[in-house]
Amino acid sequence: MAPTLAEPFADSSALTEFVINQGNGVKGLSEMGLKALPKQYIQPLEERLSMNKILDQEAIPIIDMSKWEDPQVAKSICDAASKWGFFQIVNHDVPVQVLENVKQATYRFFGLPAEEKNKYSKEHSPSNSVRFGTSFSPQAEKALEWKDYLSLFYVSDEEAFALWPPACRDQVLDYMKKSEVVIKQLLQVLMKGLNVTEIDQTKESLLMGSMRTNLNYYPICPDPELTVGVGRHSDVSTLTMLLQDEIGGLFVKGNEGDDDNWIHVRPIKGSLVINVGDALQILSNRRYRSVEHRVVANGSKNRISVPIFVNPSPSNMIGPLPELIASGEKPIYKQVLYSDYVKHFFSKAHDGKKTVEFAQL
Ligand SMILES: O=C(O)CCC(=O)C(=O)O
Ligand SMILES: [Fe+2]
Repeated sequence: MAPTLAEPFADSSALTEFVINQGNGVKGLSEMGLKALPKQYIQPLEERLSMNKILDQEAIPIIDMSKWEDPQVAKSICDAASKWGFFQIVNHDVPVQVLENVKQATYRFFGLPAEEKNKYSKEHSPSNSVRFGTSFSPQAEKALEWKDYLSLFYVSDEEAFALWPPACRDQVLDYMKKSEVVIKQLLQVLMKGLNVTEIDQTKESLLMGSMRTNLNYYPICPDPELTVGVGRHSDVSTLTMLLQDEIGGLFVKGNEGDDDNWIHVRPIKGSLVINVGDALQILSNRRYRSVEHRVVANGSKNRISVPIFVNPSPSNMIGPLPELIASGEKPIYKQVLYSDYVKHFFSKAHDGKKTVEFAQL
């Protein structure tokens, strides 16, 4: 029987078939004009963000990168990475046009017919470097998240030309390359803050040995209060550089003790959001902190975001940097293989900051 609006799916497997197997995603669900949220997306109460947990008056730091080498600016970057784990940068070296182009490319990709996008799904993609999907880890989640994504792992230009979707390939490559300059500036400053002044090849591999760019699409949701765009998590990266549009909806955990308070990351035109990931928390022996964040669903507007996850190489062992231990610090983390760490992250639903326990001594 054809889906109707009142009872669009006969059962759970019909929804899975439409959303996951046929590649319609939540965008397809949203565009059917559903009146109610399918039950698979209803999150337990404790995973939804209630208004009384939002700190309206707070904001994460905003840092002007035009004088990034100035000791004052460098200090504000290191302070933000230790205290907040999150900040926004303005006057950085990524041209506004490059950002606009990648946003357009994101809309172009998600605007393709489901059959086209589905060529890049887990079942059909010719390579693990390219993955179109929905939610976070649908096999591992009790409740699904209201998000579709395309994930692009960078191996080489040649591979990207051969495998990435032409609808967004060139714009993502350009965004990634232009961002690298800024990422290097930030990592240099952050390392100096740990008294690590030389970034040799080994260190460069640990800090930025691999990169993954995601295109995220959060379509209009029929019942946004009942679900999430992305559940509470910290990233597994060293640093994440995120481009968001003007819609808003990203919330970061406040830095006041263990309180369950959340701060909105207000969209600023031309800015990029930077956050510390678990890998940098581990490498810095928790001097820099990866902080929980989440995305709420929106009842009236589609939202996109484009994070670049700057990661160690999958084959790197990560643990507190030898320089920190040599200066007498007690290590908090053991050495773990980065690809094992990432596998652990994806083997479970989003669960706040629990992933880092994998490396705890
Ligand atoms: O869309 C956003 O603003 C954040 C997404 C996010 O946290 C992630 O992809 O890890
Ligand atoms: Fe994230």
